[in-house]
Amino acid sequence: MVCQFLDELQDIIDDRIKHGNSNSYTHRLVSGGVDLISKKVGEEAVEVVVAAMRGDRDWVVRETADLMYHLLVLLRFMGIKFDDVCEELTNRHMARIGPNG
Ligand SMILES: N=c1c2ncn([C@@H]3O[C@H](COP(=O)(O)OP(=O)(O)OP(=O)(O)O)[C@@H](O)[C@H]3O)c2ncn1[C@@H]1O[C@H](COP(=O)(O)O)[C@@H](O)[C@H]1O
Repeated sequence: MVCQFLDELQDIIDDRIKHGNSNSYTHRLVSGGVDLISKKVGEEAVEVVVAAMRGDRDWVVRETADLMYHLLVLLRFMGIKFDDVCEELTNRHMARIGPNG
């Protein structure tokens, strides 16, 4: 189990993309399209790097949560599920270890 809440968060994001109002940060974010969402993903990734280079574990956790959320919004906006990413990682692993493990 990586994060049980991830599935639920994807569903909430889907709902906000379709039915959100101005109170929803997600809805405001997706109204800026792929350019704005991608810009935010880039910013949050840089913030993870800065926090890591300062050696601040708690800060890294908070910035990684920001990054994961924005990444999920980007994926769902493009019709991609986190399961698709998981499948890609699994395929890479299987290709590396070969059929006999
Ligand atoms: N997990 C998150 C989440 N993480 C980070 N953020 C927002 O991402 C933004 C982070 O951007 P910055 O750090 O640059 O701060 P900012 O200056 O306020 O951002 P900008 O206005 O410049 O974009 C903040 O506004 C955070 O509130 C999130 N917004 C929403 N969620 C979840 O998404 C779901 C739907 O939320 P709503 O769309 O708000 O209903 C709920 O489960 C929320 O908990």
